[in-house]
Amino acid sequence: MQTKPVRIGTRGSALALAQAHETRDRIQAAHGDAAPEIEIVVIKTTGDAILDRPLSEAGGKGLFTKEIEEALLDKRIDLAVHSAKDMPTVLPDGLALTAFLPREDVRDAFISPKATTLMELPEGAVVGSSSLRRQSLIKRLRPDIEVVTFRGNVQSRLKKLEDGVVDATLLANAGLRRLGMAHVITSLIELEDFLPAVGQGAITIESRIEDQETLALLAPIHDADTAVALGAERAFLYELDGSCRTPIAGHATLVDGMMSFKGMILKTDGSEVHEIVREGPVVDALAIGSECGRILKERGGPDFFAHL
Ligand SMILES: NCc1[nH]cc(CCC(=O)O)c1CC(=O)O
Repeated sequence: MQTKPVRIGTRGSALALAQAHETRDRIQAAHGDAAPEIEIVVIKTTGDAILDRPLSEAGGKGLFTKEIEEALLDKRIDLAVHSAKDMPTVLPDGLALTAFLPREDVRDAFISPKATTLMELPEGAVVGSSSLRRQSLIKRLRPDIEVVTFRGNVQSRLKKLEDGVVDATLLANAGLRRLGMAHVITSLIELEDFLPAVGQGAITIESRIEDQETLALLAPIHDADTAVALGAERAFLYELDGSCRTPIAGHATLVDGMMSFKGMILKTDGSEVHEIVREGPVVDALAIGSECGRILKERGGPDFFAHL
């Protein structure tokens, strides 16, 4: 039993808080009577302060993590809860992703008052999204659709849909579910049409590598399958030099000791797509992810993302 409270660092957004609360609840449930007292520490990040332009222009990954990682390194917090999707592939020295919670559904959700699915939207419809991956995948399926930059929380996006500013928007099913907002979803987009972002649907915990006490606290809430899948996806992203600024999709699934990996790189206008599918034993997960990344990098050529 620890005597001082464990401090969980998180951003202050509704989704970040929901994820921090889920982590706290899982730690408490796993440790029962031996569970420590847990404090939630809200940390404002550079990304939270930038509301007026697309994050892809403001510098991409790391914008939501820097201040939180500083707090970890300074020992102002013991662990940080993140959406795995938002985590850079390279972390500061001394820190690591030391636990993954069981992954939620990885699909993207389609939200629209005008149509039941993306394919049924009228010709020339306007879809709001600032994710370059979603933008590229939409253009690939529906070149006639206009994609406009669209940020902000779920409420403000729904308002824009209601006001007719856009005809539809796309959000991660996992995030909506965690917010208790699954009822706003019009339909879920099947994986064959729309590959998720690396890490989508997974919550990860970052902590100091040498902090054994925190590692022991996290061990019983860690999900090994999610960690393996995320390891492959992140190895893939690392090879491609991926960030929020690059339209890259990747998804690993595990069945009976085998892993299936599917990865994709796209041009934002949907005009060029390279896709790879590989299967292999789970023990080779990282090697498979890296290899897929190297192959797509080779296929795309050195200037593939030069248009960004
Ligand atoms: N980049 C923002 C972000 N980071 C994680 C999620 C959703 C939850 C998840 O994918 O795990 C979202 C919002 C969205 O894409 O709709």
